[in-house]
Amino acid sequence: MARIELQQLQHSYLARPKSAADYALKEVNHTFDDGGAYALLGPSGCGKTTLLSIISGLVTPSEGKILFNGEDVTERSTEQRNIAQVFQFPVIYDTMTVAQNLAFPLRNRRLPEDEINRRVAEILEMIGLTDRADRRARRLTADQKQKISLGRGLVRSDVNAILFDEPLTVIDPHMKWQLRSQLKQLHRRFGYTMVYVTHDQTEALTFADTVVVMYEGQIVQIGTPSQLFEKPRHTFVGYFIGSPGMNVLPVELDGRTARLGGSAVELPGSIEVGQGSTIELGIRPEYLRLGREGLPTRITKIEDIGRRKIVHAELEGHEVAVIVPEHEEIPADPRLSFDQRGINLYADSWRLELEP
Ligand SMILES: Nc1ncnc2c1ncn2[C@@H]1O[C@H](COP(=O)(O)OP(=O)(O)OP(=O)(O)O)[C@@H](O)[C@H]1O
Repeated sequence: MARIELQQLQHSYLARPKSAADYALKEVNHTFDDGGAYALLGPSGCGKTTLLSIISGLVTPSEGKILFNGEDVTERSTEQRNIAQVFQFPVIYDTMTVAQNLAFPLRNRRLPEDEINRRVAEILEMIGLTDRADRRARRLTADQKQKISLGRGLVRSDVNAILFDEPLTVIDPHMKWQLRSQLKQLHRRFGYTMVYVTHDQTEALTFADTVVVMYEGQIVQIGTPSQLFEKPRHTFVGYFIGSPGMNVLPVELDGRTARLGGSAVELPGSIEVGQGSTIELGIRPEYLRLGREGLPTRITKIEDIGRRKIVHAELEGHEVAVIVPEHEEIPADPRLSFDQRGINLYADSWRLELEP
């Protein structure tokens, strides 16, 4: 497996890009550690597939370099890079059996037959197709075919990295969960370098140790699931991760106080910010409390989602979401308080580090 370094990568699909908007990928510098499990997470069109294709060698970046274990591979083909890939839709040989499909990448490499049989049996078990090993792939469902694709991606142990591009899209929800956990186990057992593209936060947060969040061609944060939750570096990360996402309120700073209309929120610290920046306070619905103390508010909607409720309330003309445990009472004349541990401040969408 390999350490993968991205150095000052940029990519535009246009021959003569003129402005930043012409770039599908703005400057990216990042190292994927050898043996790490990473997710590239972001909305449609943010550049995830472009970045993955640059790693695999399907796309040559307009600018910058890509290194595997310190060696420049920017001009090398996918095959020369020795990468396994699993795409959104099945890529298999219809006329071969399930087992032959899995064995194919190993036979190509001329592995001993007993080792091939052992690896194929292991993967068949993992994808739950042992009893269909000798069936022609053509006769399987789309879901089963995609499992073969996944298996083919995992069957070789000598690759530099395994890249997944939304591989579970066609898999049914129950199996999705199962395959995701198996991928994670496999990662723990064999220490593959894995990069997994998805726009689904649950998929990213359960699969990866490190999540790379992308937005409009840029990496906006790289972190563990808990870092992304507690300290979103950009307001986009706050919105995109969490259900519902972080509340973001326009405020004015006054020392250790943030002013929102006539309401004041005490901050966990202070900071000097230059004139002209747009300042926002971010707080996740989990860190707001509805009770008898705090700022006057008005409830607009309550959604009951099992063990907790999502309460929508209005504060100084802005809508906020509050998570309330199922059995907690909401007073008739509720007030809203902010848990300081959950307060983040932003200038022009980027997080500020407060001085305690
Ligand atoms: N082959 C191409 N030619 C021209 N533009 C492209 C090409 N591939 C992608 N783009 C553009 O580059 C931008 C990033 O696309 P990319 O497919 O990398 O995003 P993504 O995050 O993977 O989105 P999705 O989840 O929808 O695949 C988009 O604006 C897209 O329209």
